[in-house]
Formats: sequence, structure tokens, C-alpha cells
Amino acid sequence: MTRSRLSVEELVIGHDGKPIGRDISFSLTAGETLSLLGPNGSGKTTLFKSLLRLIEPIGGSVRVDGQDVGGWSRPAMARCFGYVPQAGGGYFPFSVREMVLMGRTAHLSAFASPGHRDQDAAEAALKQLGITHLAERPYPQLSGGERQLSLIARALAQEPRFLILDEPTASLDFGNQVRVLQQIRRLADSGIGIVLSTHHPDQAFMLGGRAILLRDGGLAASGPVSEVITPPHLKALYGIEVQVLETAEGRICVPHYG
Ligand SMILES: Nc1ncnc2c1ncn2[C@@H]1O[C@H](COP(=O)(O)OP(=O)(O)OP(=O)(O)O)[C@@H](O)[C@H]1O
Repeated sequence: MTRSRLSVEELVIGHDGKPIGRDISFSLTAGETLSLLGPNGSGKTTLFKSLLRLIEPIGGSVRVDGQDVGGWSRPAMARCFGYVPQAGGGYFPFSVREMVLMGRTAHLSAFASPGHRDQDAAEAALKQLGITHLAERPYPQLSGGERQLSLIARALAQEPRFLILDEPTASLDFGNQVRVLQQIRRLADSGIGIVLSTHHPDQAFMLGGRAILLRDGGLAASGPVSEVITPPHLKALYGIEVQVLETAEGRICVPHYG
């Protein structure tokens, strides 16, 4: 099976025609994971929204298998990309099952109601995230971790080739951070391309794959996680001294507190 390839080429991102990032190029094959790190305000959300055409890029292109997505319709974009926005992603006065089923909208023709194929995709997404037991619960009553898993299930029900997650572990407790990351890693293993932003370099180590660093209006580094998440890069990115230590579980970052 040939896997889809996402190529971001010399993207220029910004707001109201004013660039905040330029020359942003990277690529990803479905099944791979890419972690995006950068200080607050460096443009991570702007980059994701530009990639998804929720904000018009100022320049450059985003291609899937060589096709420029610039001319794609919204449903065509939604069949290719799932998006889990930052922090909660809105209020849904529905049960988890209903909310996840709404992720199927991109597959429905105008005015059509969901059919068996859509119900099956929603159930499969709930199962894949291990939250079938939450299906009847009203979304507003869920905990932060349960909401985040439900939002990922909703994006997954779209059956996207690429999943874009903006700080998927923000506001989660330590256990739920690890559980959500384990699920994300499984999604990559199942063949979905994952691009996620995080403020925790350790999470890039946990996910493996590749990482890119966004700083001063451009990509400061790009490559395998082990080559990108290094003390000099972290110092340049965050202005603090950090050691990278090897442990039995993998690498971890330890800041200097002195
Ligand atoms: N709608 C907007 N209009 C104008 N400027 C914006 C808009 N949204 C964001 N910005 C600015 O663009 C810059 C990048 O913001 P963005 O939210 O992309 O950063 P970020 O890296 O995701 O930040 P954080 O880590 O704090 O979530 C910031 O200076 C921000 O103030």
C-alpha cells in the first residue's frame, strides 16, 4: 500500500497579510509522527490553521501526494485532515456518540443523514480510543482527559489520512497526558500521519519520529527527534539550560534549576 505524503513547501504564515513565519518546509508520510515545538506566540496554531486552510497562507504551498490543497473544497479537506484544536475545542451539548458521529459530516452529501457506514466509523473510532463506555455520556459532563479522547475520536471518525493536534495534552493530568500520547502513537502505528504541537520536549521523545522547532519566524531545526531535541536547541528555543538524560524508558529532559 502506498501511503499519502504531506509536503509543506516554503509556507509563509501570518495574520492580516503580516508574516509571522516564513520558509516553513517539512514533509510527512502517513504513519509517521511529527512533533512541533516553539515558545508561546511563535506561531504553532497559526501554522496548523494555515496548513488546514482555516487561515489563508501568505505564500508557499501545502501538497498531499503532489496535489496543492489550495483548491480543495472543505469536505475534501476534512476527508484528508482531522483537526483537534487547542483546549477543549468548543461546547457540544450532545452525547459522546452523537458528537463523534458529527465527525462524519464530510462524508455525507447535503441533507443526508448518517447511514450504517457512518455509524460503523463512529463506533470504530470510539473503540480505537478505548472510550466506548463513554458513548452515552453527555459531552459537557466529561473530565478533561475524557473530552480530549472524545475529540480525537471525532476527528478519527472522519477517517483522515493526517491528524493535526494542537497541544492535545494541555490541561490534562500526568496520567491522562501519557494515556493520550499512547493513543496517539497507536494511531500513527495504524497508518495515520500525526502532526502535533506540544510544550513538553519529553513528549516528542515518547512519540518518536521527527520534530520541528519554530522560532523567530522560521524553522530553527527539523529532523529525527533525537537530533532535534538537544540541549543547545532547547537553550536556543526556551532560553534555559536543559540536560537530556538516557533512562531505561527513553530520553528525558531535565532543566537546570540553579
Ligand atoms: N487572529 C489573529 N489576528 C492577529 N494576530 C494573531 C491572531 N492569532 C494569533 N495572532 C498572533 O500571531 C502570533 C502567533 O500566535 P499563535 O497562536 O499561532 O502562537 P502559538 O505558538 O500557537 O502560541 P501558544 O504556544 O501560546 O499557544 C502571536 O503573536 C499572536 O498574537
